[in-house]
Amino acid sequence: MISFAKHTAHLISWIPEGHDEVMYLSTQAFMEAGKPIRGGVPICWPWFGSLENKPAHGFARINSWNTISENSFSLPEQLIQDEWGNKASLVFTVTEDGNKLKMELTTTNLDSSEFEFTQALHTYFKVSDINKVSIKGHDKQAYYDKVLDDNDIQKGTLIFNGETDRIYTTTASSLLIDPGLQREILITKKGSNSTVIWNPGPEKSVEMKDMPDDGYLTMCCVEAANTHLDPVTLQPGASHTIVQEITVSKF
Ligand SMILES: O=P(O)(O)OC[C@H]1O[C@H](O)[C@H](O)[C@@H](O)[C@@H]1O
Repeated sequence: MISFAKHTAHLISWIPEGHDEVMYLSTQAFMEAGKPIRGGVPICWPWFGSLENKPAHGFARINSWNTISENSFSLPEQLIQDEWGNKASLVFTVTEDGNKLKMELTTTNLDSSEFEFTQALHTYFKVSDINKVSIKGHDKQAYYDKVLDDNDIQKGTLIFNGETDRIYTTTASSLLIDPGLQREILITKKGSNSTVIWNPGPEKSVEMKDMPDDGYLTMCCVEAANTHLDPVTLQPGASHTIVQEITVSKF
């Protein structure tokens, strides 16, 4: 079963039949218009990260969307033009199939000149204990470490040891292994050459008003993205779709 926050395309819960909740949603999340929701799948668009005097991660995650059908939404085109200055359409569609969830975000250039954008499906996964989970799939891949402001290469399996904020340059899948919840989550994607892996760690968790002090212990983000390292350029009339597919298995 999938649930969305009211008037938005923000998925806040996914409970596949026979499984437990897959998404993390902070017990202190702000569930009000104009504020981002700490959990589920915020849609970062048309920029990922911060821009001076603009909302962090873009305006798509803090505005109302139109409903196309039960699991499909569009961001009003007038809002896009007013907030961004470019003519574009943005459609988000979610499909559930047993233990699989597919999320697709399509941007179409309705303008007469090309534009560039960045984005992320900023998925928050619920985990048993951040100190016990691991992520496979990124061995030997290059990443930008935002915490250290440095570039590095992943060695083996990723384990969390304090604040983690990395952009892996990759099209590969990630496998989140959670011994406490006895499940594996396979995260595959298309149309994305950046995978962002984020956990705020204890200090940042205390600083965030919309997360309990120990909130970092039970969440981790694995985000299909196009960041500043792989922005998308769209010609007039062209479309781009970023897809993130999640498969949950018990062990
Ligand atoms: O607090 P937010 O604006 O929701 O951002 C939460 C996080 O999003 C991404 O994962 C970024 O890589 C992080 O640097 C950022 O802290």
